[in-house]
Amino acid sequence: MSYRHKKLKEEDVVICECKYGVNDPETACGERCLNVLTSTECTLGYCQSGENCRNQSPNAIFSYARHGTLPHTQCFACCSQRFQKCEYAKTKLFRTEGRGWGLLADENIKAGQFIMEYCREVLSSEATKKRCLAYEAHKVKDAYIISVNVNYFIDATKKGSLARFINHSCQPNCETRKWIVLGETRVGIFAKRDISVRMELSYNYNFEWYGGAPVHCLCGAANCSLFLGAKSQGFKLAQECSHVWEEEDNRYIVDNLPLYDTTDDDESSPVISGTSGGNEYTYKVLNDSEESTLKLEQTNSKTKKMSQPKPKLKGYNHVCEEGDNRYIMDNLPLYDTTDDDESSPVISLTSGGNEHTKILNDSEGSTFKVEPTNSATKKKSQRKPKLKQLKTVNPGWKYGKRASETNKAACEQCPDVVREEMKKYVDVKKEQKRQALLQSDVTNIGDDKDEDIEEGEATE
Ligand SMILES: C[S@@+](CC[C@H](N)C(=O)[O-])C[C@H]1O[C@@H](n2cnc3c(N)ncnc32)[C@H](O)[C@@H]1O
Repeated sequence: MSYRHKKLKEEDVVICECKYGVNDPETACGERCLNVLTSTECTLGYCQSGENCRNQSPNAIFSYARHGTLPHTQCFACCSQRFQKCEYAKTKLFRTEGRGWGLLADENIKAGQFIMEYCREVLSSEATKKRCLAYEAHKVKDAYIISVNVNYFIDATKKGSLARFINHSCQPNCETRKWIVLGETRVGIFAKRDISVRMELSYNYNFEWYGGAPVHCLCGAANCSLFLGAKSQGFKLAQECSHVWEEEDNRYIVDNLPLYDTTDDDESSPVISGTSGGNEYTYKVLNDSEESTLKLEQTNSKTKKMSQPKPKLKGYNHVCEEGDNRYIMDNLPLYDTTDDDESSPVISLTSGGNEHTKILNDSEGSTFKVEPTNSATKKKSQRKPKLKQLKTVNPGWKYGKRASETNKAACEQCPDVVREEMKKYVDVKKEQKRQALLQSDVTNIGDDKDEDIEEGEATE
């Protein structure tokens, strides 16, 4: 069973207590915002900070980061990015050596920056287990499943955002983080450190591996754990998913392991090229021993045709789901060395509000062309969501009640220091409230000395 986005009910909107003050802009959903502290995006139309809310727009967040002081907790800097507007970092697909496709940074990325959402079909664990077995039976080599929580998984095998092309590294420069957005837990890829343009993006699959047969890791890091997802618990059902790697599982003896089959890969040096803004470029993949990731260097365009491997792609003509703006790609090239499809898959994507069509030109090797498309061709699912008007916040709504429940899962993801901060903040608020109530008691008694005030009334 897979599900679409659930419709957010008004009573489920988590509203923080921030209010924008002209003299103190920091009050508008900054580092102390209860939603920011619990990895929850404010909801457009409901946040009392209105357009000044910095827990929705990445541009606003980065202007804060540039002009203000960054908070001492990394959490605000790294988590206060936005899923809702799909404003992703610029990235580019490229062909790796032995690891299929990979994704590289197409701009300098700051530590903590939100790179993109990992999205596609959300499945129950039962459905995921069945799919795993089916993929294994169909000899699908690459694994694209990650977990949202114990009950739900995201399967980007057939369709998904570009995040599905991010490879594993035992010394990664990115990590996954869970955020609550419009009442749903969503998974984002965030930079663990500063990443320079043309560096390959990677995260550690170690604790999440729902792939087929164990795959020999080719990340090249000094601390490499040899297999993808070596520390993963998988589904904890080895009898059902015999391929799932489990801790202390001696079925997998290194010498007898079926390794990732690279025999079909082209031997030639992986060079990628493309055109960007009318300029032609070619990049050669270099091994960066210090970072254990791959770095690309601009090369002479003459080398392009000679050294470019012909991509072997299988086009998938999947259409985005109605009303789902997370799913930004129509046709995904699924790396498949057994299939030599001659057709040119077309990938549509949105970036910074502009729509492009990326055409992978087979005849010229892995050349990417970026062509702006007519907005009339925009699919319904790619339109911006309609925003609600700012509503008055229900006075009955108190953060401490529902938000703490809703955000429990997200809070568990937060580092201790953030939890501490949140606790201190809540304590201060409680104390302020208590003082205010005491003060009003004293005033009431002073005003009407004869009136009995029953205990408990004052705290209503
Ligand atoms: C989420 S996909 C990543 C994109 C994939 N390379 C592709 O071409 O579509 C995960 C798959 O990529 C390959 N892969 C990723 N990281 C790898 C690594 N460090 N070493 C070997 N293979 C890797 C494995 O086949 C794995 O199942």
